[in-house]
Amino acid sequence: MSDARLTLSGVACVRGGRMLLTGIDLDLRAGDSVVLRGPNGTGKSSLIRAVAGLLPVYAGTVERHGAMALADEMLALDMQASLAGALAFWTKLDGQPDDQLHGAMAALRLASLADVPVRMLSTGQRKRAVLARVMASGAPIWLLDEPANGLDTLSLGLLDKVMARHLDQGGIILAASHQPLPLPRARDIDIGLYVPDAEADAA
Ligand SMILES: Nc1ncnc2c1ncn2[C@@H]1O[C@H](COP(=O)(O)OP(=O)(O)OP(=O)(O)O)[C@@H](O)[C@H]1O
Repeated sequence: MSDARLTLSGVACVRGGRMLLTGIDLDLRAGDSVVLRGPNGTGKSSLIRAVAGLLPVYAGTVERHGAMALADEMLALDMQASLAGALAFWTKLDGQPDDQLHGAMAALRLASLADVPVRMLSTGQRKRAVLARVMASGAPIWLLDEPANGLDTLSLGLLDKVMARHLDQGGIILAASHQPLPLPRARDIDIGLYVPDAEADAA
């Protein structure tokens, strides 16, 4: 993962015909992390989705070296399948060995829930399941939208550990969070600084 890199140059995001953000420059290398902060509706999730390639970038460029994995409010797991089955679907698609998934499930204390249908998982358990999907993907670049939402104290500690390990292994984390995230070397970015004037609607 040591050659992972994520570079945003002059990125602007438009949604619903409105310019949300302009002029975002970021350069993250192996071991780097950034936490996007700012009021509701400023465009943190939109920026993360744009970096993930799920929204078009209105201006500027996003360049990366290394695969990306996204954890946001979308569960992206088969609700009818068992937790282990639903996660295994993604691990196989990502071309990762079973051990990788077992390790992720253990790290996020999900092993005892392996046979439980995804639809029966609690909010916090689902959040941990999404994080396990990201962890098991083997992708060096993690895009985490509000990863701490719904997690209890124990689970926050697990999140802390898996993120720290990922960065120690040369991964990159771009997160958006209203809550403090336990990333000691993270750079906090106030996304409100990149919001153009209210009148500056996209053409
Ligand atoms: N599909 C859409 N079409 C048009 N506008 C949208 C769409 N989705 C979101 N928006 C708008 O884009 C703006 C930014 O939303 P976004 O979810 O990126 O904000 P956020 O900073 O992540 O907010 P929060 O802190 O509440 O999670 C909001 O004004 C929202 O209403």
